[in-house]
Amino acid sequence: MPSNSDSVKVAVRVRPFNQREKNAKSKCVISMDGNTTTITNPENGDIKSFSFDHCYWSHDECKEDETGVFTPDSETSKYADQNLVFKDLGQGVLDNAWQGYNATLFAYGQTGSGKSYSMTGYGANKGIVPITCGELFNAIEKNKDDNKQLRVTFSMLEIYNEQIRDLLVKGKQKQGGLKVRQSPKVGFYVEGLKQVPVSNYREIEQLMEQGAISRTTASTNMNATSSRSHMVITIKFEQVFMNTSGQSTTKSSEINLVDLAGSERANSTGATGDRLKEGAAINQSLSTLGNVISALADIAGGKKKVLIPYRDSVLTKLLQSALGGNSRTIMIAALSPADINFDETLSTLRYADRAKKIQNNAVINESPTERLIRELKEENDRLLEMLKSHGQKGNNSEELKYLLAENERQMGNQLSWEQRLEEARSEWEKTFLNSSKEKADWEQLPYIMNINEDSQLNGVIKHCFDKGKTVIGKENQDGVNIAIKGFSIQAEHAVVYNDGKKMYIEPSSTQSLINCNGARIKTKTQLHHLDRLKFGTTSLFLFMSFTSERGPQDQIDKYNYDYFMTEIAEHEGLAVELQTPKAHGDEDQSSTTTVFHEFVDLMPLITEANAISEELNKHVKFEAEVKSSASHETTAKSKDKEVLVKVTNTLTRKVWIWSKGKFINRKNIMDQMYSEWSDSGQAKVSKKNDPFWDPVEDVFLGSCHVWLQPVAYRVEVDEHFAVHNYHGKEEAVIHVQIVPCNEKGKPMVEDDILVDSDELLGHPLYFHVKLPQCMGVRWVMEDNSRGVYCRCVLPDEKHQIVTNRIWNKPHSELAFTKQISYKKVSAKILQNLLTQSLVLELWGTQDKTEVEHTEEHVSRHLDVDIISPTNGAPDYSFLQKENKQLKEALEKSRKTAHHQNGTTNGLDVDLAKNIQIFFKDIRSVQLQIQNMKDIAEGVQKDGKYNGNMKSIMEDYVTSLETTDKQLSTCVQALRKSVMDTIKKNKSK
Ligand SMILES: Nc1ncnc2c1ncn2[C@@H]1O[C@H](COP(=O)(O)OP(=O)(O)OP(=O)(O)O)[C@@H](O)[C@H]1O
Repeated sequence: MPSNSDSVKVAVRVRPFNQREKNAKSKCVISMDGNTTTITNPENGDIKSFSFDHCYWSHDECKEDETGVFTPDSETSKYADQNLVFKDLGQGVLDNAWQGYNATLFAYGQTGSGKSYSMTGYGANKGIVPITCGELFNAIEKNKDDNKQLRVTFSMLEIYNEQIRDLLVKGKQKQGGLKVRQSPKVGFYVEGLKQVPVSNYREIEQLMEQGAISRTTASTNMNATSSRSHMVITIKFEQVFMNTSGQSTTKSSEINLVDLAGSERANSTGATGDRLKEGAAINQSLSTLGNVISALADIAGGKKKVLIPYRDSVLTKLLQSALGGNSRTIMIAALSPADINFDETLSTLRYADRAKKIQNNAVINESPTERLIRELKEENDRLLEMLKSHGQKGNNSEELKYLLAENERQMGNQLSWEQRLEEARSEWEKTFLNSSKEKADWEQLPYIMNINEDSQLNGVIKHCFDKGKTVIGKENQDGVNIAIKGFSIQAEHAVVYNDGKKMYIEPSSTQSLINCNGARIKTKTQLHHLDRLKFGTTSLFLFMSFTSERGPQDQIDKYNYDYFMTEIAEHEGLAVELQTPKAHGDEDQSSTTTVFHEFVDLMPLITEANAISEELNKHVKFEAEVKSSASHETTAKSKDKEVLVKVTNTLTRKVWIWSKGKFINRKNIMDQMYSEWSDSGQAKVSKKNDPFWDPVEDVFLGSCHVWLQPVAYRVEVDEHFAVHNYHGKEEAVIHVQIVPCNEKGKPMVEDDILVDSDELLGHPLYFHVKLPQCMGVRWVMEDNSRGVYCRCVLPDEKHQIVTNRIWNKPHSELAFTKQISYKKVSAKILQNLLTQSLVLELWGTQDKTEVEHTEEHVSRHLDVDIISPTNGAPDYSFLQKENKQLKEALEKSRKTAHHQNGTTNGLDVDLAKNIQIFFKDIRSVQLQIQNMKDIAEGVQKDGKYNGNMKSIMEDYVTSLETTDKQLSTCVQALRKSVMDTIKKNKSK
């Protein structure tokens, strides 16, 4: 149902396939019929339909005319072009503005779905913003009248990481960004934002170009940031009418045009299990916008007492009047047509569906100018009074001062329009002259143009090469002709030679990272038209050669960010690795393509993370890896191929493996840290909140499959298996023996072998799993301070195997034996044996000495089940009980501490230490018991009993007695410690 005039109008628009989607032979999941948009789930064919005020089909049935404009390709074509979208949406905004209503238009959708295309447009295909601005001035021209003054001001800002940057300010921005303030008269506003008076469309165009340059230069350090930021353009349109008696009336309208950050950045799905999941405000503005829309939709649905969280983010403060307030608002939801984006697109449709329920209440902003000024004056008098009574200090008076200043500014606006326009014009001329000179240069000389993740910003920065030598390097360095921003740019990075006919580039030192068409270059290399260059780790440029070498129709657009990234990934051999079929079974091509693109998308983030790590001196290195065999999880549902991030501390050589979700989550926190650091020169975080830090953990090295079928026939397995890592490469070799035995552990003889496995049904089955040793462990060979252990869960999901940790030895004597007993073999158990395998996992350990004190670590250790030693050894199940009690005590103490002083850290550390020690002791006891047991077994096996053995057995008994004593002391000490902690908490 189309909505009534004051509810938010919602339009959806679906774009054509992009190159990547075409390559992947994507299917279109969107269809449109009138005001209905339908999406089909590519997996099960389920359909969902939504109705909106407008549904724009811009997917196909279009052609490009000679000027580059996309139009419908026939009379019957459904294609919605830019003009149609403007007529439906932009024209309404303009009409509203003339009537004195505020208007807001915002574009929502995942990265690359077509938000900027609709809002700003590309090249000849101008979007709503420029057409609307152009039409505004056309109408102003037609409405010129001596009794009317028409005033337009323009401002442009960007919100990134909850900081506001003024895009019309050149050079350095205010530290920490501009502040949002609230005044009773105007609501929320941005303090100190440049509001430029404009008198024609060309000026707006220039301002937008200027804004794009600021956006680009700010984001070259972090190439991908622009798609994570929101851009807000505000056009203030005022009509001042004079009447014959010299009095005037002002009708005003504020038009907000908002290009939102990619919607996929709002959620942190995938970060499950990351200890910092809660700490990461992933695009606070975007998620708050979602909450505000939901709250408003609830209110429209009749729900009472709903709190609308406008104050929770910068964006929603600025859009307060647009959402549920004094504004006529339109939302454009941009949709990707491709099946691979189904989930994101469906969530965009749901979002849009909610937004259309919002009711606004727009009023005409019109009042006598004198009254406006009078009101502002009265307000100022009041503020001054308040300021006097508050004194000059404190937060309150700060706030009052800001309000005073803003009111003064507004009064000034009313009075000196002509003067402001004049000032703005002279500033223009300066900028305009400069840029026209540059333009003349790059039309004749070879140059490089920047490439950004946001294709809107491509080519915003251009550097020309005069004849002779040009030095590329860091800003403010002597002798550098072209300064490039970005990570890992050397003071003098490269030299470009222009001999009038040919162009060459040469790295200035071995430190200079330069990539050309995906490959690193180390010597002087000739440049060709449309070569792709990467300087340092993040700065991308496309090379445009002499005019004579440029083709009349160079497809520059083709060389976008995606092209650069794919090319680099291909050069790193990833495509090849991914396309090699797996040893066992068929390869699902589409999942390979998905993984390849996931990898390509992750690469720039990895590069940025590395660069941030370097700048902040974190000594942490990130590498994307593809996990290529189903091995890690013993559950059947594990993905076939998966992108993971290997994290290495370059000082300690400790290694972590992060999931993609965890990495993206951490990267967001790193970005926030980095922007704080660039702002204030410091970024101090506690270890606990440090995105670069994690407690040392064990690392999965690889696995091997041991088929259990022989066991079902009581046949022994005795083999060496290769353990394969993520890449399918051999990590180690492990000796595995599975030996059927009797209840007492005595090995079976040949006669016990079964002809038919069914004979086992209903009978007991005993066997030993033995892991004598593990050889050639690469993990330990690389760094012999490390260790390994093996673990495995049997297919019955009850029995577990965990070996001892063997340190410092690439050839490790695991000496592990465990007896598995089934009292009665059921059909299910037999089926398991016949069809399943033991997935033996090899894990790397990294720290023998370091004791970590984090809460996570404590609880992780508390969760460890103590494996009860088998046969003959004393029963330590009481420890499990003790364990449980301790956990409860800890929980309790934590709660009290929270209650009392809001934090538990200091107190829990002591406790954590004790618990740590406690578990170390238990481990060592378990080890001793295991050793003794092995010896006893040996004795039993070869039946020899000599004097020597006697003393060993005696040792065994004494040792058990002492460990028993040790354990009870330990438990007592621990109990005391818990009690002390609780007491300490209480007394605080
Ligand atoms: N209606 C359309 N017709 C033709 N091409 C389109 C259309 N919409 C989008 N495109 C193309 O799709 C690509 C991505 O669009 P766009 O840059 O507008 O996405 P976006 O959502 O703004 O992405 P980002 O969040 O990175 O800014 C562009 O190359 C654009 O030219």
